[in-house]
Amino acid sequence: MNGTCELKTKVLNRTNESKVNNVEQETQNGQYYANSNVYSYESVVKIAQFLLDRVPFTPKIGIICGSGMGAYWNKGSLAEALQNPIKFPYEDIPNFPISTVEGHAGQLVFGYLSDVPVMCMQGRFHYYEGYPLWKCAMPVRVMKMIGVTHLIATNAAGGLNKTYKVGDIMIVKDHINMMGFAGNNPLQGPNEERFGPRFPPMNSAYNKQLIRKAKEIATAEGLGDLVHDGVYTCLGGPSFETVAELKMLGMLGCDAVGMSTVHEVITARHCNMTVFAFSLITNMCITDYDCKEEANHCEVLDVGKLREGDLKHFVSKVVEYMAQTM
Ligand SMILES: O=P(O)(O)O[C@@H]1C[C@H](O)[C@@H](CO)O1
Ligand SMILES: Nc1nc2[nH]cnc2c(=O)[nH]1
Repeated sequence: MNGTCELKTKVLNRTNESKVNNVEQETQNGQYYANSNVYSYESVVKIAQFLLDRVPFTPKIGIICGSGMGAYWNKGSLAEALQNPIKFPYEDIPNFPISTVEGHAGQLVFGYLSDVPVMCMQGRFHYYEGYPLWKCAMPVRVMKMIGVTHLIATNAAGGLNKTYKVGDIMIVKDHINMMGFAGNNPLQGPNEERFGPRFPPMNSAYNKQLIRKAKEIATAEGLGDLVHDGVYTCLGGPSFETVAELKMLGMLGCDAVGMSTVHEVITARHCNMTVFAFSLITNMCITDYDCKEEANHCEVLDVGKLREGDLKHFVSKVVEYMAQTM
């Protein structure tokens, strides 16, 4: 899919960019650990309190918009669909990182979807932007402190499973924490028991009832042919994968490959949130050395735009169902 890339030039040099390196470094026992979670429990509470003081409702559902699904120019995107929105650009939230990637607007939006109060990360943080995993996933803890019990994590991903097509939706039934194989985990460092246990299980990370129901919803809404369930893996990026890497990931049982979500889900499960996640398949992974095509971010964003209506509708229905189960 090589259509017109609707990228707008985003000014990354925001005046508040210095905040990226200006996080309060309160740690357990007053010590600083080189690779620890420098957002103490108290500093996460402070961020949550800043937001709660400015929003007249407390959402129980949090949504993370993947590439293209939260673009600021994309007025039809999921994030832009919230009713009565209250928006917080990341640079206005004390101690918050900022988004630097095209297709990630960089704001928290509180509002209503299907008359259900939600909060939405319109733009997430990625490892390749220079943020450690714990920082990429920190907003999930802010959600938890605000009162969110259910997380919907969305992403753009390359399809490895040969039965998938560009534009399909893959509900994540499991992940392979590829970066974790090398010891890189958002929970690395001293554990804060008030968030969760030292050794959280991950064998039921993705809520089975929600997966089942979401598939029913997709079928009922005429999206059944687009929807699969599969295994997602996250690599560090920003380079896309080589043919050999993709062949290996396919052999390992990965159905889709991306650069996010896994560390957010680990962090969410650590603090006992219920998780639902899906990938928009924005490109098919190239596993043929003779193929002349190349993966590119424009295509990723274009497919996000192409599917924005379906995704909005699908997520609204999932939110509606979640709210009934709470
Ligand atoms: O934030 P997500 O995981 O949706 O973004 C994917 C991975 C890279 O950030 C980007 C590559 O085009 O899309
Ligand atoms: N790692 C990775 N991330 C993606 N995000 C969207 N497409 C891709 C892809 O092919 N590979």
